[in-house]
Amino acid sequence: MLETNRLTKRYGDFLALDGVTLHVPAGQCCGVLGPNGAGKTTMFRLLLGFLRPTSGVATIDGMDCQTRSLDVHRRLSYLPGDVRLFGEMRGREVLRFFADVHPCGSRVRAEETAQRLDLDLKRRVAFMSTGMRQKLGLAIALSIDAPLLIFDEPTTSLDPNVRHEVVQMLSDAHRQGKTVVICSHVLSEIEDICQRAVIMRQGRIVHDQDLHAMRRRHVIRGALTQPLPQVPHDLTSLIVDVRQTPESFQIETDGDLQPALFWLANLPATQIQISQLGLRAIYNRYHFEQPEAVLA
Ligand SMILES: Nc1ncnc2c1ncn2[C@@H]1O[C@H](COP(=O)(O)OP(=O)(O)OP(=O)(O)O)[C@@H](O)[C@H]1O
Repeated sequence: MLETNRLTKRYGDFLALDGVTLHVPAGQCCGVLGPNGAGKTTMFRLLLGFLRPTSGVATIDGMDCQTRSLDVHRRLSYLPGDVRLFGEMRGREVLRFFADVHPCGSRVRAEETAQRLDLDLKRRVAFMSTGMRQKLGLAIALSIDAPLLIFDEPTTSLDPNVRHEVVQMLSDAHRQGKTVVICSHVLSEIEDICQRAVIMRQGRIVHDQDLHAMRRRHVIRGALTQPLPQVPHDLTSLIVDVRQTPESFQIETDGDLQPALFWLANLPATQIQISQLGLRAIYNRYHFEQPEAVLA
């Protein structure tokens, strides 16, 4: 559905996107993560054809995002990170404008979505709060019945209840078979909605994580009364990392924990805690390390 091949964007001497190759198959929900300035929005703008790549190619449904941007736009719904709408218009007028302009738009759906987000459509955009403008952008983007959704930080400025509602609506869209690409700094949202998380840093993809596989990974921590024994041979593929100090240990596992439970229960340890590895731990590894070290 969505493909980039060595996609590169320079702003003058500055390399904002550095040879990104990404394939998001139809029906997948993919999160794009990364610190500020990592190149996420630049990649989205290249996919929309708003920017011209320095080199490389981006395609959606096999169509070049540069040369066939109009056809590409008909197949997607895009929520930009900075929603800018016509200040003089009332919410309802803005919704109707976009519903009429987009071939997959619908006035009824747009108003239903706005109602679900608890948005007052009588208010002029200029007098809306930041969160209200975000809701209006979401009502437009979520009501467009396109096969691909590209949402840049969809829950920025929203209160927790509306955030929850938006997460539900994006999950519903995915369940209906749409391809969803979301950029967010809220890791729990990516964990809740996505099947996959791509981590970007300094214009490059530094990690591509299958979230289903991540949910099978656990961290076991505890206090040691004696040094840890050797990991039994039959558990070496399950126990992927072991770290210990004289007082404590941390073990990382990848796979069904059941075969390791007997061994874990008999460790010379107290205060044993088992938790899922989680996206935060994975994200931190790539946020704090040098990209070269990460890729090595
Ligand atoms: N028009 C521009 N001219 C020069 N540099 C730019 C321009 N647009 C973006 N940049 C730079 O390119 C880099 C990537 O920006 P981008 O907006 O893609 O990051 P991002 O990952 O979306 O960040 P954030 O999470 O803060 O939204 C940043 O260093 C930014 O300053």
